[in-house]
Amino acid sequence: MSKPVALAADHGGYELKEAIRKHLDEISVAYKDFGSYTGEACDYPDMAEAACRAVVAGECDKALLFCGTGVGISMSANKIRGIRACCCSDAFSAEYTRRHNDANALCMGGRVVGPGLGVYLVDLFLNTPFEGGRHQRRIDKMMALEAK
Ligand SMILES: O=C[C@H](O)[C@H](O)[C@H](O)COP(=O)(O)O
Repeated sequence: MSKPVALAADHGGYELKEAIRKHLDEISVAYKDFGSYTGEACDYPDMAEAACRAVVAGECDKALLFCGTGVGISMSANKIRGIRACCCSDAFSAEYTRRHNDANALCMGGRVVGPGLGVYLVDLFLNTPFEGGRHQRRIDKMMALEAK
């Protein structure tokens, strides 16, 4: 059985997270929801951390993260060692951040991306494999930056 996907959002991304959560239920993709559970105001670095740590620890496969723009939560996620987060609002980026960057976190803005596009981007992200090859060398260099 595959590992669950980690979900997290601040208040700006709460409604989009809920739309994605319902979609994952419909397509029988397992997830672990790290909140927010209410949509009340909270801070995106706090929301990013638990979900990203679950990915790095190997408890979850990838993270789907949401804030108002997708930017703050992606910046926060990328501070966590082992996370390669991409803030996306277009299909090409969502696909190629998997193919070329082996991204393990997709970030979207609830004030930017509607639920229909959000579902489409999540499906692309979750179903696109990493191509490896020359891209692995670049990822190795990218991850080495964390150790400097
Ligand atoms: O990048 C940051 C996110 O978009 C936040 O969701 C946003 O800054 C929250 O703004 P506010 O506190 O005005 O709802």
